[in-house]
Amino acid sequence: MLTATGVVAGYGEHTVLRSVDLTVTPGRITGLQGPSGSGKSTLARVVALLHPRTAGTVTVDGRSVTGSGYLAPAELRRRIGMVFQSPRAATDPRWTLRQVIAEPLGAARRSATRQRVAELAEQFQLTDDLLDRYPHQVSDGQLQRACLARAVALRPAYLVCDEATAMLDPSTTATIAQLVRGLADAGTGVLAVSHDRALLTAWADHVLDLHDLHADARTSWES
Ligand SMILES: Nc1ncnc2c1ncn2[C@@H]1O[C@H](COP(=O)(O)OP(=O)(O)OP(=O)(O)O)[C@@H](O)[C@H]1O
Repeated sequence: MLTATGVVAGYGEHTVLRSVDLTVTPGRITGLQGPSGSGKSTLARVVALLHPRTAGTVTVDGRSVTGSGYLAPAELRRRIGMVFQSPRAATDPRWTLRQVIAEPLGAARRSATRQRVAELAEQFQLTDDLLDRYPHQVSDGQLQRACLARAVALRPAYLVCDEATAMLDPSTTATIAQLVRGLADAGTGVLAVSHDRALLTAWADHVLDLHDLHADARTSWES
């Protein structure tokens, strides 16, 4: 399991998460909703080990993580993939989709890398023709599929999707949701962040509200 316990985090003086608990379970899609600005992306980045916490713990399959970003142990960082809202902001415009997908795998010309890219291309429905194009030559949905392939290239145990379909039309959203469902069915633990309640209800196995994950909200239920 990927867990956050008593996580406090924010930006300088601005505390966004005030003692938050969250568990992401292998093989399930955990939906996370909440109003704009409530801290969903911040929590997503904390559990993906990309954003520092000022208190609390994050554990990956029972191992407590020290630090975040490059300070977190590499073997734990590799266990969590992340997909962001804007595939264009998340890719280098000078790289082909093939290079984008191969990036976590190391030298693109190695045969093991070529083989893994071919597997990922098939899994995420990216033809050879698409793999040789640059981001400006493909649609948002095709580029997001490449970002999804890159995020799971090293076979992470967990995947964090932060508003990964927010820029896509309904049919492309459905394709991405289905591909992520396939990953969950194969055992990946998924955290799906969205402000779209209807989407999360259809997509996730269960939906949590960020407000309810705060210790002060839990105390008010319990009292
Ligand atoms: N890099 C940053 N520096 C300073 N403040 C930030 C930064 N990123 C986010 N914030 C602030 O932290 C708070 C939570 O932002 P966050 O993006 O986590 O919320 P969110 O629930 O994901 O919002 P949205 O649904 O609009 O994406 C907001 O008040 C936001 O302005």
